[in-house]
Amino acid sequence: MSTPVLSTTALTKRYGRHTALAETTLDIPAGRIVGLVGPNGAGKSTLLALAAGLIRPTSGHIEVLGRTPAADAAQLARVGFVAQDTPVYAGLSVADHLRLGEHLNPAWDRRFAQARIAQIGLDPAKKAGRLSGGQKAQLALTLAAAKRPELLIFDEPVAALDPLARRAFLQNLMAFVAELDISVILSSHLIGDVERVCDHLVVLAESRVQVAGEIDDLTANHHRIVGPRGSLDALPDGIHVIAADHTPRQSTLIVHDTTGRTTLDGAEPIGLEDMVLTYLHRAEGLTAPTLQETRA
Ligand SMILES: Nc1ncnc2c1ncn2[C@@H]1O[C@H](COP(=O)(O)OP(=O)(O)OP(=O)(O)O)[C@@H](O)[C@H]1O
Repeated sequence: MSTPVLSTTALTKRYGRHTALAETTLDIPAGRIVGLVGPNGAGKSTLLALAAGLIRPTSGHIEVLGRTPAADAAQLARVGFVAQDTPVYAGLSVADHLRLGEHLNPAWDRRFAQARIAQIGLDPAKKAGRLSGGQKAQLALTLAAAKRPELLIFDEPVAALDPLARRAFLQNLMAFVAELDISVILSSHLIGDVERVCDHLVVLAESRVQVAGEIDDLTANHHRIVGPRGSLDALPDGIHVIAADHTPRQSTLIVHDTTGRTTLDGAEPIGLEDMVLTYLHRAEGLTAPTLQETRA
């Protein structure tokens, strides 16, 4: 098996007495577009900053592409990181950014960068400060990809973009991944976007991973089951109840079939968004609204 793109064991980051990330153990295979979702303050940026080597763990272990993040110049060159708010230099032109990128990165792919800038339709002479939010995001994406990293990390790349710019950015991202054969980890609040572009999902809430895996497996193995009250009390081994709701006559469960192959009477699929929301509500100790809607 190839080296995981991100591997963590009991990874913990505290800021003073506040725990931003707690005891996180993850193994993410290479060659995926990974979506990291979770509410504000869940610890997404913290995990991404740890992976980029911008901050150090308080305890636990993290490896990116089999090595300690930012261990040396060679490791730094293997990872492209775009922080929140797509940082570009307002006073520099698009062409200046490409020259700077070339100067700073030994493996810089000039032809790729120029071709992408032309394809997006960016004027090389235009100052980055005069670009729209979408154009800045496209420039930051081009700069990160032209480094020819093995892993691209984006912290909420589309948060500030309108729906059309978001769609264009994500299409461009998918084209990069196919063309350059790289892994991507991106955080987002938009589950629809994650479902469209990602093949692997990590749900983070309350500083902890709630669920992680290939999106196809997760959607295939999470079900809603409705049955007479009491009929769902004894479930087969490997069926984990994520949320339960009971009326005097009926029970409704959201379950995760960790065996991946149990046949459950009355089970119906739930979509990715409902699945994510169920985990987020559970993390907050709330009842999932999806269950309320199915009440008789
Ligand atoms: N430098 C810091 N000093 C102190 N606390 C911090 C620092 N950075 C993050 N935190 C805290 O750690 C927690 C996790 O923050 P983080 O930015 O990782 O969350 P997030 O999931 O990325 O949130 P958002 O979706 O709002 O960007 C939050 O409670 C935040 O206030």
